[in-house]
Amino acid sequence: MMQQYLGLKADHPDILLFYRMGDFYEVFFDDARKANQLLDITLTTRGASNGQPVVMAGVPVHALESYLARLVKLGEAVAIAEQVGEVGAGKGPVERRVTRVVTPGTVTDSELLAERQDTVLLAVHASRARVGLAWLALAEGRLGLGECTEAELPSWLARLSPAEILVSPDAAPMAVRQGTTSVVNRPAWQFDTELGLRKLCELLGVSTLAGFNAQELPRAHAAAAALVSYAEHTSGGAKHALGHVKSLGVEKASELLELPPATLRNLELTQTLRGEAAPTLLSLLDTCRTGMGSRQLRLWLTHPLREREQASERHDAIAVLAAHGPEPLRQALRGVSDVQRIVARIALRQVRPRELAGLRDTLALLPQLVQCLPPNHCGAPEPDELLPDDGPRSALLLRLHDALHPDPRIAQHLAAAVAAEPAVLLRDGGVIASGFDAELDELRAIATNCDDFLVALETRERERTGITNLRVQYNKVHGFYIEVTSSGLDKVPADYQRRQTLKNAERYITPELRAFEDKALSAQERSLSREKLLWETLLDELQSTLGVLGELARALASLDALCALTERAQTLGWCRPEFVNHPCLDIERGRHPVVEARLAETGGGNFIANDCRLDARTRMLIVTGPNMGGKSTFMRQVALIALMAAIGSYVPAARCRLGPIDAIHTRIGAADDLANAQSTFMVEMTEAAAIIHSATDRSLVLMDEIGRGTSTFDGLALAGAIASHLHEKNRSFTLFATHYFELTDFPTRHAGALNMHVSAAESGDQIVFLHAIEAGPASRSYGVQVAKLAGMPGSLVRQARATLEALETQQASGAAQVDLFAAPAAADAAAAAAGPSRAEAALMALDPDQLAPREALEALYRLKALLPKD
Ligand SMILES: Nc1ncnc2c1ncn2[C@@H]1O[C@H](COP(=O)(O)OP(=O)(O)OP(=O)(O)O)[C@@H](O)[C@H]1O
Repeated sequence: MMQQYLGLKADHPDILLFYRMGDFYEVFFDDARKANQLLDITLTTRGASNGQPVVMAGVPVHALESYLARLVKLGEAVAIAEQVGEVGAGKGPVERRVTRVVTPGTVTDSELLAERQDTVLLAVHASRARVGLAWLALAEGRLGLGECTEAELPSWLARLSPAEILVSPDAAPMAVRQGTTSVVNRPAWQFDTELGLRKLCELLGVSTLAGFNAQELPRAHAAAAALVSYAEHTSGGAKHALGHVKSLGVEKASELLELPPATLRNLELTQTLRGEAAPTLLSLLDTCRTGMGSRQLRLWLTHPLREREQASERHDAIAVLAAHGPEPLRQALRGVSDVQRIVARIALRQVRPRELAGLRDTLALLPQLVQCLPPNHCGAPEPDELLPDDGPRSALLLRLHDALHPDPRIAQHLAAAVAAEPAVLLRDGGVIASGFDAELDELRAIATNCDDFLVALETRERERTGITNLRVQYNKVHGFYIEVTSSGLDKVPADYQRRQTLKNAERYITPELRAFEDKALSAQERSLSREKLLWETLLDELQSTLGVLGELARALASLDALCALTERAQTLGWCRPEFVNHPCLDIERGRHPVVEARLAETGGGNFIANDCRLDARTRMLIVTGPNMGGKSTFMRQVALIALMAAIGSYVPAARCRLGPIDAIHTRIGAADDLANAQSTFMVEMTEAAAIIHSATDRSLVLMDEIGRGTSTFDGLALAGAIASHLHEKNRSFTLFATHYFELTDFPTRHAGALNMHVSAAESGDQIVFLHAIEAGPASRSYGVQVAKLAGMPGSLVRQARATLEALETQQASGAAQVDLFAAPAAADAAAAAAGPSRAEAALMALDPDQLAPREALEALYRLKALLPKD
């Protein structure tokens, strides 16, 4: 048995192998130690293998799914070896085979999947400074490709949020290795461009990927080769495993509104800073009725487009739904099953009977659901039909409406085939509806109506033979028989064959009874295998409907997400944003949706709405004011409003006009990255540097208290320089919150900047936060008052206040102001006038593609020598 185990283990060296032994799955050796740590199951030792005691641990068969769920959550993969041979069929242990491999990125069991979040498997292939990506949400049938630079990779990882990443050991980028997602090494040969292209074409049934705009992505094709092989491998090597993947999405970073990882984190879009799911923007938006809707909304939120056409279409749809009232539709959506995942599970042939019943019920519900669409959107108009002008129309809703009409034969077929309330498992029987298959009906009738048949036969035979005491009976040894006592023997017809002779009676069998016997004795068994056959046939037939059902699933998901956004807009009093083509960020009475909801929930008072106006002339606001005044809230709300508009949602404001935006950059708070040995200040500067390098005049930049992680002078000097750079070079829309009062001078010499402050009122030595944003600089910081509010001892507060007064007096009598902002410009100008340095000129003359490694090294020495010596 150990030999058999080790043979199986050799095929799955890197993952846990659960080995079925009776009522347990056992794990051995290192797997047992790992399972003991991860699952806290008891280690035992038994016997010996190669002279060493066998260390083992086990989980009961009935608890398998819950253990798997825990392991998958921890990023572990598990291979499950079942007994497939017959017990006692040959010498040695029963044959076992790995029948299932469960990995974090390829799970499709509904018990192991998060209902409201996709599980994504990603393959990454780096080659010559660029990275190809291919990803698959197996349970949703979503396949995507993309290429980026190594520097952009962290953003892609944050956006795609994979559960498992496949790499070739010699081409794995650092960003993947450093992350926390589980990484699986796959053989280098699997990352092959040609192979990938072929596999993708095969999968999608096309001869070229040009139709998907995916022909020219060689690195992504290489990643896709490994991705598809792995997905097939973990589904038991089944070719049809990806039958539900009917389309391919190509993602281009240049088409997306860029949300760097820091922004995803700081704006708390899908996770709070503490890593919780609520309260976040997504948790506020997501009032979807189905898991599909929630997953769709999450995708919209993490993949906003720069092009505003799609968002406008969603705004149109929300306007129409709002005018009509989304509630009837939302009510109907309650009855909708997770069609998307059911479709995937049909393709994988893992679908459960109740899931098909759910699909059947959903299809039956569609006509009613379509009736709940707003007027003008219930029936597809004929091309030449003139529609009555009874309200606005949404192109998006009309398209969704069209996808809500799958071929009615699918619904009819499922209604006829699947039992009204099928058993949980196929092996229990009672899954196929009665009336669907005559043979199955007969088998079931035999099994359940055995007695009726025998009584009927007895009556019939008595009449036919005239033997009044003839009896039809059954015993275990002889099976069914007709018993005739001695008195009736002379009337026994010729077709009765003697089976047994007793003292006073004879027992017979007839061809009819023999046939019945054959049927009855195996009826139960045969009815189960007939059901199995019918079920498999049904699944075969459904394979051709996966495309249509996939589209239906997408339409239902979008409809649900739109209804949720409509409901939110109505309940929370949001407005439709307006898109314009000139630089503009004009928000009237904007609110922070999540903080506002929290205040409402906790009875913490009203949220104070604030305006924000930025345009071609005013591109920067320097925001000052007391701690706790609401600076961070204000800045975040502006970013959230811009993002919400971009995903097609209404926004928490009285009015909102937005020009084009290509990115939202944020530098907020200070998170130590101790794991990567970076100090608070280092993180702060790295993030700020990334913004300085990438923000454009179409980007929105939030800078919250930059420079506070170092000494006052360093911090002030850096904050001034960064503000200058953003104002002069990046020319981004910038909200710059600071406690450095020196920076309130900035707008006097920078025409594109304005001072704003959050207001507070003082009464005695108390402070009241008014949270209103007003023009002009703040008068003071109130840090000491806030410390008092926070419960600092009175003596400490008094000491701090005295020191503060002394410092202020000292500063008032201090020396002339240093020019915080001019220096860099002067230095730059001088440098520009002098032309390139010798080292720069030599560097420009180099062509790296033409250099042999040795020449490159020599060039490097020459360049070093050209540098100024000091
Ligand atoms: N517009 C508002 N209306 C009502 N309450 C608000 C508003 N803005 C902020 N608040 C409340 O004030 C609290 C503090 O706000 P915030 O963190 O934005 O202050 P801050 O000025 O950035 O403080 P610090 O300088 O200490 O970081 C928030 O948690 C919220 O409860």
